[in-house]
Amino acid sequence: MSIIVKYRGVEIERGDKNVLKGVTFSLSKGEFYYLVGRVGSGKSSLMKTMYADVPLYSGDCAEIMGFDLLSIKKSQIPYLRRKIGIVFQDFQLLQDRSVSGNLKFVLKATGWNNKNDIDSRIDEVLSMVGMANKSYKMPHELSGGEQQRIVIARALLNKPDLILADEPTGNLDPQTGYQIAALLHQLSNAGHCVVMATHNLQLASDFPGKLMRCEGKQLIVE
Ligand SMILES: Nc1ncnc2c1ncn2[C@@H]1O[C@H](COP(=O)(O)OP(=O)(O)OP(=O)(O)O)[C@@H](O)[C@H]1O
Repeated sequence: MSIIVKYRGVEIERGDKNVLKGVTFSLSKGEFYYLVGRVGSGKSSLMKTMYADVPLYSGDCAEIMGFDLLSIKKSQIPYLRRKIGIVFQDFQLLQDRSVSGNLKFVLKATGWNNKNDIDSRIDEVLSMVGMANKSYKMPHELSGGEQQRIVIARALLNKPDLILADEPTGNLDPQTGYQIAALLHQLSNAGHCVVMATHNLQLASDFPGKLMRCEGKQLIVE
């Protein structure tokens, strides 16, 4: 199994506050990880370190897909982020354009310029999330669960090895949340590494995965 993220003895700080100490874990392709812990325990902060939104200053090792987070340069950060699909709980679709407009926007921003390639990649990701016939819809015409599927489709555009989902079911009713968790779990079966922060521990009994818990400023890996 190939390891794509490796942290050893990493300190995670927000401002001058130490959020997590001695963080040690690794993540592998094709695995599904739950990230749990109380409100404010550091789940989002940990995820943000992985895409260099929260910088890391000290630790023995913090490597992610060929990048060293302890010494990454600003100019490298966009290239790291292209390898990571990010899904938040608030959907953050651009409201002024259609589903395909939202997806096209990301592809163009990440260097795609052949119209046929763009159109076929959009068709591919929309069918992966069960939304093949919704490309012309405006975000406000979609339900919360459908919008979250589009956000997942957007996260998949550049075929990321790693998908980080921060409470992706937080704003959804239980049944829709369950379907979104099922979809993310399928993506791990298809070879992506998926990390999902959640307060819903019921999901962990429905979809197998490894548990990582933020507790008392430590990351406990079970
Ligand atoms: N931008 C920031 N500046 C300073 N401190 C912050 C910032 N963002 C978060 N924190 C602090 O860092 C700690 C960890 O917050 P974080 O958002 O990582 O927790 P969390 O486990 O994701 O919580 P939640 O379940 O609410 O999403 C909290 O004490 C929080 O107040």
